[in-house]
Amino acid sequence: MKPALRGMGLVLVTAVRMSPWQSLLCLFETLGKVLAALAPLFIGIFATGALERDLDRMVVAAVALVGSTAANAALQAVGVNARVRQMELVGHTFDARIAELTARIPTLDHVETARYLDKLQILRDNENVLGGALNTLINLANTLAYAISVLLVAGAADRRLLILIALGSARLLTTRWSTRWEKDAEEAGAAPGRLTRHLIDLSLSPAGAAETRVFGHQRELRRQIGVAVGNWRRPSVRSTDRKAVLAGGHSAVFFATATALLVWMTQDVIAGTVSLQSLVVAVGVLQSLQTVSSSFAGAVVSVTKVGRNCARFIWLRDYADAAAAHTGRRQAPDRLYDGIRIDGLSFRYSGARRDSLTDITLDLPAGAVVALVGENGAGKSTLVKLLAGLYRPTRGRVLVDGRDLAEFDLTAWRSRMSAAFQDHTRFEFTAQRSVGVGDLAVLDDSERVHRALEDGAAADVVTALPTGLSTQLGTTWPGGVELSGGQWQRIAIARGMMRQSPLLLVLDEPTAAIDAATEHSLFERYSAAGRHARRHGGVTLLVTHRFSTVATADLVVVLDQGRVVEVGSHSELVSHRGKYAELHELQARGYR
Ligand SMILES: Nc1ncnc2c1ncn2[C@@H]1O[C@H](COP(=O)(O)OP(=O)(O)OP(=O)(O)O)[C@@H](O)[C@H]1O
Repeated sequence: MKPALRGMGLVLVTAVRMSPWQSLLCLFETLGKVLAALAPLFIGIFATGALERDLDRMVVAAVALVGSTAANAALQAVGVNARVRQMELVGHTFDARIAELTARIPTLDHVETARYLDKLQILRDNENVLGGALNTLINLANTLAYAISVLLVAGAADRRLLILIALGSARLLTTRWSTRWEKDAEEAGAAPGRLTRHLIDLSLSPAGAAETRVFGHQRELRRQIGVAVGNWRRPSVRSTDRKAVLAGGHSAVFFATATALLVWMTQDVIAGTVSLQSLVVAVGVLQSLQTVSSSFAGAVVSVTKVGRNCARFIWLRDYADAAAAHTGRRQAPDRLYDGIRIDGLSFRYSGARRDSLTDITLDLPAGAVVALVGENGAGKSTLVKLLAGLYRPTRGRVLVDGRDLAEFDLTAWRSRMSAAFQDHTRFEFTAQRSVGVGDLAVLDDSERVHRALEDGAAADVVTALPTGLSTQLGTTWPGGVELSGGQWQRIAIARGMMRQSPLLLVLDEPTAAIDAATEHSLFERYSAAGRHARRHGGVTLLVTHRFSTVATADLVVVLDQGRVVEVGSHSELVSHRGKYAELHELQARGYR
């Protein structure tokens, strides 16, 4: 089945599952539409009764007209209420599903590729369309019911009205163009839409706001936002203009034909070949026919749009499922015996011209504290993310005690590792929780959090806070306190220390925001903390671009332009007099 249909089916099933009764009540509106379509018929009967002075007929017609109008109003009220509630329910469900699916994808490749981001941008731009999918489907059902009823009434009044029906149907054929214009506009606006958000974020985020002011970039940023918004919205405005011209042209042809038909029917009434009732019904039905044709065309365009977004949702779901299925089922071991081996591994980012890592073969022995050093851009963070299973190797493997990481359930593997990433997150919670999220099972255990703060050399950060662990972090929250870049980083390191005995503990540039003078002692602290993991064969990986501070590590690995150039202990590498010795000496001299 086509993804659009599968998606729309999913919307309906979701609505019925969430509230079967409310879904049923939505159909009341459709019933009301059928009654509304009968109004011209009752008016025609009433007019003929008046002409023939037939009071009974007039009373029956008037009662039917008033009764059907009142019933329609009641049915509409119930139906619309149910529809709005269902729309919200279904809308929230799909919003939550999109967020959940995006988060479920176990690797990071997708968030760095333009094609994926553009599709996601369109989905986000159209979140309300997906939320309103049910609304659109109900509208289609209403329009369909109304159209059939109007057609029956019109056909019974005079066959010539079928010409107008044919004209109305011609409008449907033109929806193919409207749909194509809309789709093209959505796709053309996706990348500029993303750029607009990025520029707006830049101008609003505290870091971006500071830099734009220092460099006097505000005016230029405003100009760029203006251009980006123009590029984002222009395709959509152009598509709306074209659709309006098409609709206007159609209405002009429709009403010109209708006028000619009415003149023709009036002549027949005067000649006595057509009843007055038919003419009255025809006049009443004319407006309805025009409404039917335009709302039908609108409904078809909306349903197609919903279909496209449903198809995108299905694409995201299939993508997330395929990505989840791609991870293996093997559970992480309780402890490591041999360690982690990187075997002939190369990695190239999607769309990049060259590998970021080339043919890496390396042993990270169980229980060792390993320092991964290299200059900026050497490939350290990329290697760390490959070890965490956040990327898949382009070639080669990561072996955990001889088992390929690709065979592991990545969620299980990650539950046995811990990390403080270079691009860490500032969790603006209480200090307790900001550290505690490193191990959700003991999130609120202050003793554990204190220990993690000690291991991460961050206890003084919390001691200085007005209410210690219960202090809210982040000044954008009531009573919140702001931390410095280095303090945030130490909170992130403490978070990385929350899990006990991880099989792999990664501290990626843990001292980048900390002055070089204290870095050496901090590394010793982290190494000591990493040695807790030794009992379970856990590997501690300290990543840095500073060569002068890793002497305490059991093993030093030097990366250069994506390749391992040296491996050994600090003293071995110093006596080897290679790159490590050169840069270590150079940097150590700088800090003296
Ligand atoms: N998302 C990405 N897409 C494409 N290329 C990337 C991406 N991230 C990093 N790279 C490239 O991969 C190479 C290695 O980057 P990486 O971040 O791993 O280096 P690093 O050693 O951690 O550097 P630093 O010390 O500056 O953090 C660099 O050439 C970088 O330009």
